[in-house]
Amino acid sequence: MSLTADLLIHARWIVTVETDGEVLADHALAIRDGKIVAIVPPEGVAAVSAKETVHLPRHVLMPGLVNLHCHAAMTLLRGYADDLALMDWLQNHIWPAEGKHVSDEFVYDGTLIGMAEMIRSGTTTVNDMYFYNSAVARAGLAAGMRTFVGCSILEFPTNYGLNADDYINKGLKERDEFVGESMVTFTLAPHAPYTVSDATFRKVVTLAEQLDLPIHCHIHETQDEINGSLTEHQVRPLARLAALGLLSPRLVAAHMVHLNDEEIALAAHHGVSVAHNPTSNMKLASGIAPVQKLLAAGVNVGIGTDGAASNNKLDMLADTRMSALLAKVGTQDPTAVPAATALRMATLNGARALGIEARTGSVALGKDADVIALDLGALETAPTFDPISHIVYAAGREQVSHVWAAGRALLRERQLVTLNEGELLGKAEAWRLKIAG
Ligand SMILES: CSC[C@H]1O[C@@H](n2cnc3c(O)ncnc32)[C@H](O)[C@@H]1O
Ligand SMILES: [Zn+2]
Repeated sequence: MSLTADLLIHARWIVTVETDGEVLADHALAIRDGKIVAIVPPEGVAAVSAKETVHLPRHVLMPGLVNLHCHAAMTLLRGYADDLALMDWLQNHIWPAEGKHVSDEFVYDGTLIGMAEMIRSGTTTVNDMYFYNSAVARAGLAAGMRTFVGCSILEFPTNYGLNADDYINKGLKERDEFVGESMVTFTLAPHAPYTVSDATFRKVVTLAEQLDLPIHCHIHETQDEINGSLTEHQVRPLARLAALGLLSPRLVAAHMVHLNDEEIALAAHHGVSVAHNPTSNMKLASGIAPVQKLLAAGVNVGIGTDGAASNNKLDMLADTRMSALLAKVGTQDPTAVPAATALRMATLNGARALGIEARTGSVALGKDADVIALDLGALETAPTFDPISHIVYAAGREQVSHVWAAGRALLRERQLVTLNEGELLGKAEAWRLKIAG
């Protein structure tokens, strides 16, 4: 039987992430109208006629990575304030700098730079949270990434908003500009339990239900956050949020570092997804999240980079590796978070957290073609016994050769297709001059 396709990608290996450990040798992926229409065994390729054919003889083809927690525009503050704890970093360095510099232009330029870095490290979906939401959405459309635009909500004023109602109103108005854009989804992003009131959290829950929106919030990031909540509210943050109705399958809880067994059970009971940010949590010395226990309890855990001001990379391959390693050292159990689990966290679990697992997150018939290729022919990944082991433990972002999102090429032979590297370098330098004064 013959098949027509827009694009046929032949790969040495395809890692589907449909079932842990599944590796298809010498298969090809047929893509039509941005979707995967066939996964073709070697004996079937002669029957496929494609407008474009790509041969990847040393490569592994796999689902695009899902960055489940990011502030892409903060690339412009990369290396601005290092080696500090979260609240010192935020209150004494980052928030003052954001107060001086954040604008629509800052967010657009910074997000584009962040997206270029993410594309070059194999990320096709980003769950972002920042200010000037339409600038984030425009950057997502220009880059071609699947973009979740978190409308930040805080009680205090910033350059973008005056108070919680103002952030919400502006966010929803900006959302209207992008109705019908299949690659852009708006979410509600109350910043954290220590910056958002009970009344605002209640409003967020009501709006999210009315408009069917995901919610994205920093939760239980540090021990200080929990101590502060006990003083102010006489209850730990997660219990407060549970009482306010925030815990549900629409919630992506970023960090979740400090959790007791009761809180893990509570998250599982409500179907909350967790965005694990191992590098940011290590760099800010926030702690080690109990990922192994969360997974064992049935919680859906994905992986995020957080912003480049606390990571300092937007490299999902690095954070996937770190997720596996940190789980082992945290539990003193080498079997904790094996490679296939880490890979699932970075792909399918991220998609599930965002409610798009039917569209992306694995290589499967009918899904959107969000796929990436890594060249495993390099010395650094030779020999290859198991491509999944190399993806997680040995390969680096420099081995990401090709990226497609919804079948559109974003990276070819490591060259950006949708974005101009030279232009972005110029923008980064102009912002450095401005920020450094
Ligand atoms: C309202 S989202 C943007 C807001 O969050 C700040 N931020 C960046 N990283 C973190 C983090 O790890 N925990 C808490 N807040 C963070 C960022 O600087 C923006 O002000
Ligand atoms: Zn964050």
